[in-house]
Amino acid sequence: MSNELLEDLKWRGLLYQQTDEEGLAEVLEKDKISLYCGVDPTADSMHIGHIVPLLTLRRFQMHGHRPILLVGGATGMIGDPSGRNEERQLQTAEQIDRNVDGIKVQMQQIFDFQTENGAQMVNNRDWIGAMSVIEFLRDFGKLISVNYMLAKDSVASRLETGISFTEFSYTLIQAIDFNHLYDNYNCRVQIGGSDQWGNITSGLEVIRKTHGEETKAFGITIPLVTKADGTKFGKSAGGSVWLDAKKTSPYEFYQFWINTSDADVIKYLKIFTFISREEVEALEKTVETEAHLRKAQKVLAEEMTKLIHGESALDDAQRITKALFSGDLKALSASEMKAAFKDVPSIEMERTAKPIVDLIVEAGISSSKRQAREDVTNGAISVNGEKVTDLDYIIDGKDRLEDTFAIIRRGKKKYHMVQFLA
Ligand SMILES: N[C@@H](Cc1ccc(O)cc1)C(=O)O
Repeated sequence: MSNELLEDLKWRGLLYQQTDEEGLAEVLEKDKISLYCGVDPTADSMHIGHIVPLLTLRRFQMHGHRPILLVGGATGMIGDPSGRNEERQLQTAEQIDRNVDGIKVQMQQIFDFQTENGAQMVNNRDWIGAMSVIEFLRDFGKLISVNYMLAKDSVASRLETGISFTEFSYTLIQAIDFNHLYDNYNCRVQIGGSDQWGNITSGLEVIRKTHGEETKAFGITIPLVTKADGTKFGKSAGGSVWLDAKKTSPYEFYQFWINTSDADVIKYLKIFTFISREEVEALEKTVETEAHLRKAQKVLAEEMTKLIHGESALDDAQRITKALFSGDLKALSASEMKAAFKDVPSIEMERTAKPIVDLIVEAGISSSKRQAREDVTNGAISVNGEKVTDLDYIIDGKDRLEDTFAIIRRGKKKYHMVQFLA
């Protein structure tokens, strides 16, 4: 049996492992179901790696199914060993509470909660936190053998280097979650990243043991997003690409996507956006015939920035991009300039009125005084977007930005930030 939604997921490259492909197709043809994905509060924000399974959940929602978003207030206290070769550092309960709050807000931005099949948010602290040790060991510990747990990748790969009993137990806790949601939310499917296969199948094992072999629950994992050049996906110069605008500004976020290579852009449009197959295929043609226009990258960056930060943040990001491209910085506010130039070389200086030539030598922008004079007279230097050709030009805080910082450009593209100390 084929199912439109599953076919679409397959075409998008979103299916990695599945427990019972046929069985799931059959269920989805007949019923509207509930399904879940969990995120542990390891930080106060999600990064773009987290959103792939979540966006997949949203694709289910768009087909009438109901997403359950689980925040791991309990599992975050334990630490998932999956995909890690070292024991995790425990976080304090207060930190985890803060992280839970941050992640909830971001989930609210991605999902629709109001409609008939609106998303539901749950925290496993609500049932795991209330469970006694005796209940845990008698009601669930008996269902799963240590041998079974030792065979999980997440455990087997750590037997040499060591794994605490705490992290060893993790898979059983996530299994209890699936069983709990199966019982109380009629949840039939769990989705996760490829490293979650072991935890998802533990859940199916517990559900089978408590409900009988005939129970219809399913697991799906999603492939790790890769880059054609072999480097790790989801990193920019400053590290992870976060959803939190305070950690990764909407401008940087937009830049991250717009810089996607031609070799990756179509794959990412399929994985990350909701644009239709026809549109993706049309964009694929543009990559083949007019790659220099970067139409596919623009659509990707627009869709993603709009989804995570909203329309007006997208407008701002595009305005900054345009201003930088044309070199006309006058359209930008001081805070936009700061965001736009966050990654350019920056130097701190005393705030004393100084001729331009001295300043650019001191800041290391021109290599010598002679070079600096040449640069200025040749029109190679601009301050906050204004070309400066006068050798006697004094930077003295008259310009609107110079009391805190100045953006100095040498040549076409080399930007520097000079931050004036108060
Ligand atoms: N273990 C998952 C998060 C998770 C937690 C609890 C669950 O029930 C499901 C998923 C992860 O680290 O990505």
